[in-house]
Amino acid sequence: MSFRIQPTPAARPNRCQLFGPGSRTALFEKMAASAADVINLDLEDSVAPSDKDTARANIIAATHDVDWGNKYLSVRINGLDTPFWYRDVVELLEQSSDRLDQIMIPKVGCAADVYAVDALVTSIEAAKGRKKRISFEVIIESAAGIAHVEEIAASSPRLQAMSLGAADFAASMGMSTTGIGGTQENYYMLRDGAQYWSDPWHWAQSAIVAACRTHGVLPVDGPFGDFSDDDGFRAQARRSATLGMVGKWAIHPKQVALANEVFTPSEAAVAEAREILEAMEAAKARGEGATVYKGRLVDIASIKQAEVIVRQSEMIAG
Ligand SMILES: CC(C)(COP(=O)(O)OP(=O)(O)OC[C@H]1O[C@@H](n2cnc3c(N)ncnc32)[C@H](O)[C@@H]1OP(=O)(O)O)[C@@H](O)C(=O)NCCC(=O)NCCSC(=O)C[C@H](O)C(=O)O
Ligand SMILES: [Mg+2]
Repeated sequence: MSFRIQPTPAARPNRCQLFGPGSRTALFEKMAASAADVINLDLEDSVAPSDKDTARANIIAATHDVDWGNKYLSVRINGLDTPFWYRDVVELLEQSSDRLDQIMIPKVGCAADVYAVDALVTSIEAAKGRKKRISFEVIIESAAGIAHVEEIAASSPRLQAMSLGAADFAASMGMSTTGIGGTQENYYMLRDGAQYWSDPWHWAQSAIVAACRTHGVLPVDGPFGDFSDDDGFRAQARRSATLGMVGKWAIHPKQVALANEVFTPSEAAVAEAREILEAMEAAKARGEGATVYKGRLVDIASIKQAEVIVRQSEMIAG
């Protein structure tokens, strides 16, 4: 470990973030009743430009009127390249109830983007005497975003989470696909005439995880567009969890249970992690730093791996 200790991210469950357009008020109660840990009410790309003002008013009203229970309530504002974002921030911070937890900033390309929103939020919080400090989540979904991912992860103490937005990311990178996440037909290796599909999102996800873990931010996988493909969602989510991400977006309610299933450590995984910790305790008592568990090596690093799983399960259990 470096002399600088790796910071711990916010201790709250973030297995599933359920999205819904701010213009579809009929969905709000359903979102609140869902099993998602985080609710993302959207002012950005799922809302038509002509509906932005109405959607903003809907969301502000919903912070007062809807019972969001124990959900972490996040609102995705418009990008900093639009004429909408400043009004999103001003009206949300001036008019929403204290139930608002987070602002999600899309298409962040550099740390200064977050700085600009932070300056505005900080000023309004002070002016209005808001008691709860709003947190931020950013979406990495452009070439600039991924190129500057580490400075973005370090950009603000408000930053709690960072997602990969596969659709805008693919567009910005000039990727030859219209798919949102998952296997891409033309991204394969060929051997002896057989095709082996590879994962085009892997490196961006890994870069996000590394930046997030360095700066104590929760790394999250974004949307999986084909909500009729449960197995495809599961496969994508399992890869993300294996790489260190803590959760995934749901763009349809049927994806919520899938995300919760993948990002909740199974009883078997938790039991095995506890057994590894016990095996290492016994090894320590014998003065050993390594031992054998089920025929494989476990050592001091295995303690940290096992602790990740146990901590995650305890945090979800509350
Ligand atoms: C995708 C949808 C437009 C589908 O809506 P709909 O046609 O109404 O779906 P269904 O008929 O299958 O709905 C079945 C029931 O579920 C309710 N429902 C639908 N959506 C939601 C929701 N988001 N939350 C809660 N409940 C929902 C319906 O009302 C039906 O209920 P009932 O009649 O009682 O059975 C729609 O799901 C939708 O709008 N999804 C969210 C879209 C969104 O927010 N997109 C933005 C995030 S993705 C993105 O931005 C890309 C990213 O930035 C990137 O770059 O990668
Ligand atoms: Mg996007």
